[in-house]
Order: sequence, then structure tokens, then C-alpha cells
Amino acid sequence: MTGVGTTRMAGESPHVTDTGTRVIPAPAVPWTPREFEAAARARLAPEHYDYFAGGAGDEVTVRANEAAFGRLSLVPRVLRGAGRPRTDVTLPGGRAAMPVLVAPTAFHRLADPEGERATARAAAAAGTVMIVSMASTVAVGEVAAAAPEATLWFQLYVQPDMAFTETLVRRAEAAGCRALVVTVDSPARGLRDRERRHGFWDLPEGMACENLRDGGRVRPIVMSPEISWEHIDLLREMTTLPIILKGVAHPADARLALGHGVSGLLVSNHGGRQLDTVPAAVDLLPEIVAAVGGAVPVLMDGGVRRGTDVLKAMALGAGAVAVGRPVIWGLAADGERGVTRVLDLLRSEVEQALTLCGCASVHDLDPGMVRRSCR
Ligand SMILES: Cc1cc2nc3c(=O)[nH]c(=O)nc-3n(C[C@H](O)[C@H](O)[C@H](O)COP(=O)(O)O)c2cc1C
Ligand SMILES: CCCCC(=O)C(=O)O
Repeated sequence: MTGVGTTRMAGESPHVTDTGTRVIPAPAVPWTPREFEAAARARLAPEHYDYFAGGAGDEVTVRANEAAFGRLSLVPRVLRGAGRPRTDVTLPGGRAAMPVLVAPTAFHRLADPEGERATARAAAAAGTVMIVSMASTVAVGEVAAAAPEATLWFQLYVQPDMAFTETLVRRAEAAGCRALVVTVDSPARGLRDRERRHGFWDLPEGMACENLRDGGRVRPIVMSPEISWEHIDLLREMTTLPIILKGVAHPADARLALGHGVSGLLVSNHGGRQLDTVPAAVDLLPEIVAAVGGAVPVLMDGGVRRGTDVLKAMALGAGAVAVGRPVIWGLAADGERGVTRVLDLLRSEVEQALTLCGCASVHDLDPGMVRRSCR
């Protein structure tokens, strides 16, 4: 790892202030996943930045997701001679070279003209999974064609018209997706003040949710309060793909899910974009892990911004984590290269944090290495 201050990028010149403090200017190239947000914001239309960054209600949950990681501390082990750690993980839909997946996020062409194609190529380069949103602005088949090496999973909002839901499932299968990630936290769309203030309802001319094409039209995505466990059962009969439920927050639902043939759960509050004041995702994790009792892998997303966040979630029992906004910021800041850089930063941070924790792999992490601090 390069220490800040030992290497400078072109154009940077440290100077000494009159109090003697050595100041290094903000780098021209972002050095941390968080630094990509400012670079992205500078390039995005304000209504699109607010769509990506924002959340529901007072954004209590948006803030909580990141803040909760700050309240958890890592307690490293020493002298274990663990060597250089492995970062790969085994998941229901195959292996990934790193435990950080690309969470499904909508509308990538608002961030970059190549849209989801660029994201998929970057995920392939990182050897990780991209969960393609049902609301992608490039059809899932075209995403797969643009990045043949990528491992893709398909995120689905079950549509009340089950015949059309089946069409979507077949499209995902035909594209070679290895799992279905069924989002269950959206019986209605979250109330997002930032979107309402901008009047952001529609994609610009020439952009559409390409997976929703049906003959000559593009169907609207229906978020229906009628969706129930029965639909999960129908889906289970419809496909042999592993089904992962995304957005399970209550341990009682985690237990119920085990009776419906799911291969995994993704603990998530949708990045704070659906119901506001849901607890931080990492705070929901331990109870869900306990409820599932190892029957299926439990993944999580929400607020992961550092390699140390990844270790905390995995020590608490997550099989992997996913990142939403950091990928969007990379994409908006610098297209495919930006996403590649965000994923590479996260991978190297995970590797370094594992080394500092005395771990040979993520399997050496355990809940005893995480403490709740009072900050
Ligand atoms: C701009 C944006 C669009 C999203 N679109 C979807 C989506 O289409 N389907 C879905 O299941 N989740 C969607 N999510 C939620 C993400 O999958 C994920 O749960 C969340 O972003 C994780 O939090 P993070 O952004 O703090 O990493 C979206 C999130 C954002 C920020
Ligand atoms: C209709 C697209 C929904 C995308 C989404 O899930 C989000 O913006 O959070």
C-alpha cells in the first residue's frame, strides 16, 4: 500500500502552512471510494445526482447505514502467521474474487453513456458479481454480450402479471444470469423528497428500462403491495436459478424465507430509499444471521464504503456485501475506469484489513473481532 504523503500524483505539491502543518491538496484522482462522490457530483445533472444520492423521508436510514459502521470497532488478532490473505468467496451463484458485489442500481446510462455495459466490464475485471437491476437502461442480454466474462445475477421486482414476470425470468436465464435477486422491500416506491423537488419522474428521451420491453412498448415497473410468499413459491417453480431475497429486515421473515426454497438472503434497507427509519443494515445483520442459523448464506448491503466495513459485516456473519452508490460514483466520475478503480480500491482495502487482522481469508473472521464502541 502507498502511504499518503509518500507518493504524490502529478500536479500535487505539498506545502507547509504558517502553523507548520504539512498540507497535501485533494488529489486530482480520487483515492478512496468516498472521494468519488464529489467527482461524480461535479459531472452529474443535479436532479440525477439527487436521484442517486438520495433516500426516503428524512434520510435517517441513509445516514444510519454509514454511521453504524463507524460505531463498530475491529479488534485484530496478532502473530497468527496467516500470510497474504485470500479474498475470494463462494456464493450461491458461483465464486467471486472478492467479497464485494455490485448491488443492483437503476439507470446507469444517466451516469455514463455506456451505462450497465461499462459497469459489467468493470465487475468482470474485478472478478466480482454484478447484480443487474431490472431497471437497467441496457437490456440484460446486451449487458451480458458486452461483458462475456462477467458473472451476472438478475434483480427482479415480481410483477403482478406473472406471465410477464416469467418473460423477465426467461430473459435473465437467456442472458446467462446465475441467480435471481428478488427485491422484497418494495411493495410501494419510497417517498423521496429530493426526487419530488426536482420533478424527476421520467428518464430522458432515448433512455428506457430496456428489460421491460413488451412488443412495441416499455411497461412501467409495478411495485405492488399484493406480492406475497405465494409469488415466491410460483417463482421457485418457474426456474432452477438460485433465488436470493433482497430486503429482508425482520428475523421472523428470515425464518419464513427458509420454508420457501430460497438459496440466500440479502439484508438491506435499499440504501435508505424505501422505508425511512429502518435500522442500519449492518445492525440488522446479527439477528438475521442468528435466525437463519447457517441454513443459507446471508449477504448485506448499505453503507459499505471501506474495506474495514466489509470485514465488520463479514465478522458478523455476512457471506459477502454489495455496494450501490460507490459504483454509481465511479461510473459517473470516469465510466468503466472509475468503476474498476472503486472496486480495486475496495479489494485492496479488504486484503490489507485482513492482513492487519491476522486473517488468512474471510473465514478467519468471527464476531469476537467486532466491538460496539460508544462514539
Ligand atoms: C440510485 C440507486 C438505484 C437503485 N436501484 C435499485 C434497483 O433497481 N433494484 C434494487 O433492488 N435496489 C436498488 N437500489 C438499492 C441497492 O441495490 C442497494 O440496496 C443500496 O444502494 C445499498 O446501499 P449503498 O448505496 O449505501 O451501498 C438502488 C440504490 C440506488 C442508490
Ligand atoms: C423503478 C426503478 C426503481 C429503482 C430503485 O429501486 C431505486 O431507485 O431505489
